[in-house]
Amino acid sequence: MSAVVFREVGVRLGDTEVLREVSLTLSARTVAVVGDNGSGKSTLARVVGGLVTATSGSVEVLGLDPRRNAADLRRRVAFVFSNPDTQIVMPTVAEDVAFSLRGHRLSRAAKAERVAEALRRFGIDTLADRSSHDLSGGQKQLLALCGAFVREPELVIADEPTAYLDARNARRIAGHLLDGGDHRLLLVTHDLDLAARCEAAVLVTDGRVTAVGETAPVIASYEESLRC
Ligand SMILES: Nc1ncnc2c1ncn2[C@@H]1O[C@H](COP(=O)(O)OP(=O)(O)OP(=O)(O)O)[C@@H](O)[C@H]1O
Repeated sequence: MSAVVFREVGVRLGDTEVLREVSLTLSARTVAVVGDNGSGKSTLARVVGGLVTATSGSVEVLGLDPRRNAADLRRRVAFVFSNPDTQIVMPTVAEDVAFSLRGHRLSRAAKAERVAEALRRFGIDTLADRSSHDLSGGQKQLLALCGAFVREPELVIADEPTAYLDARNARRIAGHLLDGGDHRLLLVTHDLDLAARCEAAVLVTDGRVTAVGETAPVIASYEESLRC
């Protein structure tokens, strides 16, 4: 099954036609989305995640129509944004990760075990009782990632997840996203070295998809456009 299928998708937000006639099929496990500022990358990712509804055309994500199966999709897809503050809601680190499991049919003990395992995996178990809002930027991003992964999503959508991080944390978080499990990844990024580590890529230019497929030629096509 292809993770994402767009057929002639258009998105209008206010007076702006943000995406136009986007058709693509994404089957690779890890896919980078690249392109200039304002080209429509985040909007494309948000359509995949069901946060923005297509104005025209049809969308299929993990075999589901995001409009009709929004709740189902929310259970199977997780978002990671560049600003982790938008995702942190609970007072302590452990509580915040546990909050991500609300609605999951697990016993209290199973939830506690899942949270503890996720905290260890992301290297923030020693911060479990700390105030989540007092963490450093990198620690907050690890917490946001931990909250996304604890739900064991099939698809992770990450929008500039390493934008504000130092080199060490950026590498660590990229490692979790790219190699940290059998989830699929849709990664919006301006970091072309990071994009190059994905199996496939999508180039968005002024609301249209102008290249899609194997990563190297898509990035080469983007770099070529930068020389113009
Ligand atoms: N809610 C909205 N209402 C109106 N226009 C919007 C809205 N959200 C985004 N846009 C416009 O859509 C266009 C694409 O925005 P989007 O955030 O998808 O681009 P992007 O490629 O992710 O950009 P960047 O790399 O700068 O983050 C921009 O012109 C933006 O101003």
